[in-house]
Amino acid sequence: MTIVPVSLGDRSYEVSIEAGAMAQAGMRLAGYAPRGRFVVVTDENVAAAQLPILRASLEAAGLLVEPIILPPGEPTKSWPQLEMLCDRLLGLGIERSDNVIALGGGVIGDLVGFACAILKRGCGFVQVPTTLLAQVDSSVGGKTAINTRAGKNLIGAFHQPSHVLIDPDTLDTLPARQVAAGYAEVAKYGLIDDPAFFDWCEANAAALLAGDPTARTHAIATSIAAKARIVAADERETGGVRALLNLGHTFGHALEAETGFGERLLHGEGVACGMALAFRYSARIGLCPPGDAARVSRHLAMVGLPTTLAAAGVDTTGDALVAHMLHDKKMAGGKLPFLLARGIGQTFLDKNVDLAEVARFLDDERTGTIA
Ligand SMILES: NC(=O)c1ccc[n+]([C@@H]2O[C@H](COP(=O)([O-])OP(=O)(O)OC[C@H]3O[C@@H](n4cnc5c(N)ncnc54)[C@H](O)[C@@H]3O)[C@@H](O)[C@H]2O)c1
Ligand SMILES: O=C(O)C(=O)C[C@@H](O)[C@H](O)[C@H](O)COP(=O)(O)O
Ligand SMILES: [Zn+2]
Repeated sequence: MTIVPVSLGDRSYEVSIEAGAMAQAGMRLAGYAPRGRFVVVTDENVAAAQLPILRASLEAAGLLVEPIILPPGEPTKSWPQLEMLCDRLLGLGIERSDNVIALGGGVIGDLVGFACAILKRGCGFVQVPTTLLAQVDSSVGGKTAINTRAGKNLIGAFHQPSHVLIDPDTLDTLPARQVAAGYAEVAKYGLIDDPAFFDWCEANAAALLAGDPTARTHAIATSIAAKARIVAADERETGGVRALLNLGHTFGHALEAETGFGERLLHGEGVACGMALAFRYSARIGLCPPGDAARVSRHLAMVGLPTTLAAAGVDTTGDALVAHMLHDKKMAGGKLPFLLARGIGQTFLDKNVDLAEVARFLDDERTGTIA
């Protein structure tokens, strides 16, 4: 088993990574159920693919399971589902000392985490992530949220889990498109500040996506260690360090908004396209070698991820995309700090980006003025 500590003072916790861990979850998680029971929240797909293993393991450990099963997909991160979930949890008599289990991808993790942040002003939760995206990113760090009409993750809270239990074998049942989408957040860590890890990604992405166990464990452990380090340095994204994890997200969230937050463009797909755009924009304004930007797009496209507006299914003006960006939580004093790059592994927060120039860049991308 690999253990990655997340050091946050009295909110510290461990991430445990072990193939086959789901069948041992009862034993591993027993300490997080002070009243001898768990409530598991999951979605319909995960309930079919993974809940039986978790349930059997919890029941064998004598931990009563109350599953709450929600519809799958991004629209579940919504006010109506949040209200329904809070009412169900209150109906089950949830106490602050309880730990709700969030079994699923980032949608379930973000929604359940937020419900637990506000229920009785904060009750515990354990993340049991079952997508690659959730295993390398969303289950760790305590960002929880729902979407609103105005945009992505605009209602939320920082609320850390008590534990994160990762069983890479759960990815065996995850559809290939979802695995590829999660891979965007893996490559992100290399692009942020670890060029050697990006080299590893280029050499091992095919094996990782094909389900090679060694590649999976390496990708998950490296990603989580990077995220834990960044989150420990700047838990609430106030110091300019955690914002690095937003690489590709200002573009990506605008693309998600434009495509309606759903199956047309998955979060990881939006992030992939957003990272390619961030590198190409950085090259256009002379910050980044064009060869690095081309290398990023080539790699992401090679694993089947969209790297152009056309591939993301977006055909709208630069101004319309920039209008979505104005809801970005990084906005400060009417300005939008942007994650740009001086090269692979050299991402930084630029506080002086000209949004009119970004809009012109996006128009040129859309009309094919830029190769
Ligand atoms: N909090 C954070 O730090 C953070 C970080 C990154 C992304 N996110 C959020 O995460 C969300 C995306 O998460 P996601 O990509 O995991 O999507 P998701 O939760 O929608 O899961 C993807 C799909 O796979 C299914 N699924 C999950 N696990 C499965 C399994 N093992 N077998 C079969 N099917 C399975 C789900 O039912 C769903 O249909 C977005 O809302 C994004 O904003 C949050
Ligand atoms: O944990 C973080 O910090 C991240 O930015 C991780 C991102 O991958 C994730 O999508 C996050 O939810 C985006 O944050 P937001 O603050 O832009 O909503
Ligand atoms: Zn993300």
